[in-house]
Amino acid sequence: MIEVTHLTKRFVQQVAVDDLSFSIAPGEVVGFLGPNGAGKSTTMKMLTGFLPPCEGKVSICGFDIAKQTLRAQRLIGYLPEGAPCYGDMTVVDFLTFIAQIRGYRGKELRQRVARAVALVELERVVEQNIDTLSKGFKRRVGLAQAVLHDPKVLILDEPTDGLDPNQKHQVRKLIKSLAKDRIIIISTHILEEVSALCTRAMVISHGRLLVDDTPYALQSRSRYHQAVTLLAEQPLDRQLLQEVPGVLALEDNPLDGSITLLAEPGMVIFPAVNQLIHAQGWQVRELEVERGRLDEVFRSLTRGDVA
Ligand SMILES: Nc1ncnc2c1ncn2[C@@H]1O[C@H](COP(=O)(O)OP(=O)(O)OP(=O)(O)O)[C@@H](O)[C@H]1O
Repeated sequence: MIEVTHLTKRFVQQVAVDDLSFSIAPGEVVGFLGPNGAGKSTTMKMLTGFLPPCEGKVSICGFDIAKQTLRAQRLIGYLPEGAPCYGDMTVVDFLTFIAQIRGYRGKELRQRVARAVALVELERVVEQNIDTLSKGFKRRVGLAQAVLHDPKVLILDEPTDGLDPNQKHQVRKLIKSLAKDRIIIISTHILEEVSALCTRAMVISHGRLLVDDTPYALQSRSRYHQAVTLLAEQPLDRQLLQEVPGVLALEDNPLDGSITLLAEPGMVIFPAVNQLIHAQGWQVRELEVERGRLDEVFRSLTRGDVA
């Protein structure tokens, strides 16, 4: 369990984290969302004991990060933002060094390094200096050191930043596979990552917690929740579409010529739209119902409008 109470960090010029309180249970994958400068990294640094808070308390599985720092940190794997330090070390030397710091020796050390290398697919660069790696590989070295000791809590600051689509997919798969019985916190700017990975989303802005809910609940705040998009072979009778019970408005999508029907809040319009299509004999090539658009919800939340 992670328990955070009244966590606050003030820098000279501003309050970066402003009275955050929350708790996270094992099995939860929490996505920290927020615009640049919202306070995500500062929060993560305080959760991991790398930055002391001005006020508030963090407890990691019962250990106070300020007073029982080492015991708490043993339970945490942390991927900070940016690239790992020690750029003049090879990947294998760096991971061996981290494993030694974590207290492993001999066969177990070698096994742990080999397992971490395999988990994030670093085999072909193990003998290369970290400085000479691409951004994506540097990120993966950071991930490897975070999972090396099989921690109960994983705190990952933008884990897929700089990765190509294949690597992103692979890292998401890895995070999912690690989720059972662990606590995972990731910060990300990639909203699809939140719906693909997270069981819970926390939106932070100006250091304050704006929303703490499931990704699905966040999506359902979107004006596109339950919207139906259809792409037809022929022009459709817009009047008939507009008259379907529960349809709020029609939106044209000029890029592909499709039409999106927005639903009134709380209404499900898909069955009625489908019925109309059949009754009219329209040739519809694509028909899609949406859960909602996280990017739109994110924008309206963090711009100060209430979604
Ligand atoms: N060491 C520091 N000294 C002074 N101000 C800082 C320091 N670290 C962070 N800040 C400020 O605190 C605020 C929060 O920064 P933080 O890095 O936590 O945001 P973030 O949500 O992680 O942003 P991003 O998405 O860009 O990574 C920012 O305005 C930043 O400039």
